[in-house]
Amino acid sequence: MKLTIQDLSKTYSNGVHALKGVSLTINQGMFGLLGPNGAGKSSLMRTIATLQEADSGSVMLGDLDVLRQKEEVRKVLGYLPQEFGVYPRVTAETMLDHIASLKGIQNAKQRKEIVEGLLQKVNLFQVRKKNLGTFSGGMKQRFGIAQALLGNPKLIIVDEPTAGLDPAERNRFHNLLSEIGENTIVILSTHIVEDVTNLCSDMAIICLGEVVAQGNPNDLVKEISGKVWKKMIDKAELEHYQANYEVISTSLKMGKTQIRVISEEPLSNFELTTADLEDVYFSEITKRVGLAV
Ligand SMILES: Nc1ncnc2c1ncn2[C@@H]1O[C@H](COP(=O)(O)OP(=O)(O)OP(=O)(O)O)[C@@H](O)[C@H]1O
Repeated sequence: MKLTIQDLSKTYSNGVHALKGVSLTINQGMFGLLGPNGAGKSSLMRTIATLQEADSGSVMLGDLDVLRQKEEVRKVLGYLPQEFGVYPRVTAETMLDHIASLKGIQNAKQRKEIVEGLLQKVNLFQVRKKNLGTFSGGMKQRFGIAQALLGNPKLIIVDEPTAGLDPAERNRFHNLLSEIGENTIVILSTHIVEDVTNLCSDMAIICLGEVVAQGNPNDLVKEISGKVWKKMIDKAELEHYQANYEVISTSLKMGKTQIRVISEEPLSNFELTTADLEDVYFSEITKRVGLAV
């Protein structure tokens, strides 16, 4: 089973052209969709999740026409939206049981088994009797994954799941996602490059509503390896370097500014550095929306 998106476009009523002919083929496993804020990731995820209409294009999940056979798609879809609201005064167990019955799992005994199994899987079994309002951000996200997994979905969409999580919770969440990715299509939409580096064997970068790069993360890194140079500069010199070099990113190192530059030719006074996925990401984004300073 694969998800095939072809030439998908969407313009909102306020005139924002959020998706401009997006085409992607997504196979089983973890697929990373990377892009800055406003790139169109959520618009794409909501369309695939049957929650909003596209203007043109097609989305096929195996033989299912996602844009038309919405009910059928919803039966095999698990979705963790960017803003996952929970009822604060309801326990994790009661809420999951309720969502399970909404998803059509009628038999109470079977439902109990499924709910307990999922709470164990996401490591919330011990706190199943606690109200969701007392959960930390990471616990809420793990609960969100438990509800997305109800009904053994074939396609799971998680929209910016690690924003706001502390490193330990993010790690736990990564481990959970990588277990799920083995026999399902999981789309992880994020602006955090490290999430994709850690988890995904296939990815795309989206910017201003367009796919600007796609493939295996290692292959994308190979394409720029040997061409990324770094240098420490004074912040005041940045404009000069931007005018003369292809500066893809800047970062602070112990109060000084480090720039990273792409160049096919060796650059004197720069140090050749190991390219990584952030360099791929920033080179694509900076070309289109300018340097983030
Ligand atoms: N319902 C809407 N009505 C009008 N414009 C919208 C709507 N939803 C999104 N947009 C606009 O469409 C563009 C793409 O937004 P989208 O939320 O898809 O991007 P994103 O990559 O998910 O960004 P973020 O990470 O900030 O959520 C943005 O310019 C946004 O302001």
